[in-house]
Amino acid sequence: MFCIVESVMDKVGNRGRLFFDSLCSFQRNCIFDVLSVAPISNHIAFIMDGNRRYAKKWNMVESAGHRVGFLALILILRYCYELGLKYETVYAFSIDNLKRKPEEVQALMDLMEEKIEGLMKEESIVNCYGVRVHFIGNLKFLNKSVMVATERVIVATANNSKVVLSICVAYTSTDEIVNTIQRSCD
Ligand SMILES: CC(C)=CCC/C(C)=C/CC/C(C)=C/COP(=O)(O)OP(=O)(O)O
Repeated sequence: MFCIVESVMDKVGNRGRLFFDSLCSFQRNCIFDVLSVAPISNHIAFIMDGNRRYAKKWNMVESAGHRVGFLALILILRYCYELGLKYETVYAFSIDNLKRKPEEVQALMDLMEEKIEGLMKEESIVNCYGVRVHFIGNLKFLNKSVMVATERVIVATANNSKVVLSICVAYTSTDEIVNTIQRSCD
């Protein structure tokens, strides 16, 4: 989708781009008007999926597919915030994902570090929409630098109160069950 839009944009130039932007904005307003009529849910969760299939389809490397997946996530989160949804949960990276090829795991760790750090920037959606960020999962499975970035974002957004974004990283139900039993035995 992004590839098609970009190649069309290259051909139509600035005026075409302006027209396309207005069309998207009009379409988005129509969708928002329709959705706003009904009660809006309080909590929505997203499972990230299809990044590698997307990369394969467009002849890209896997890590590029994950980058596009992150962009799509930010786009949909922005819509959620504009619609007034208070809680969003993202299932981003499970413990099972650690079994993937080392290069892919490393690329994902690098991407997570970059994007989590990016959430603290002035212009990020976190600051634009007053988002408090939580991380759910066994963070000790992450690379040290990613873990440090998660801790920094939690502190940096602790006073934001409009929206709560929970990012699930390094999670699986079996790990959660084992941890819970261990803690209840301690
Ligand atoms: C801070 C933050 C939220 C970062 C997100 C990083 C990121 C893009 C994580 C997604 C990783 C993942 C396993 C996606 C699922 O697609 P897949 O690889 O399973 O694709 P497939 O279904 O085509 O195999």
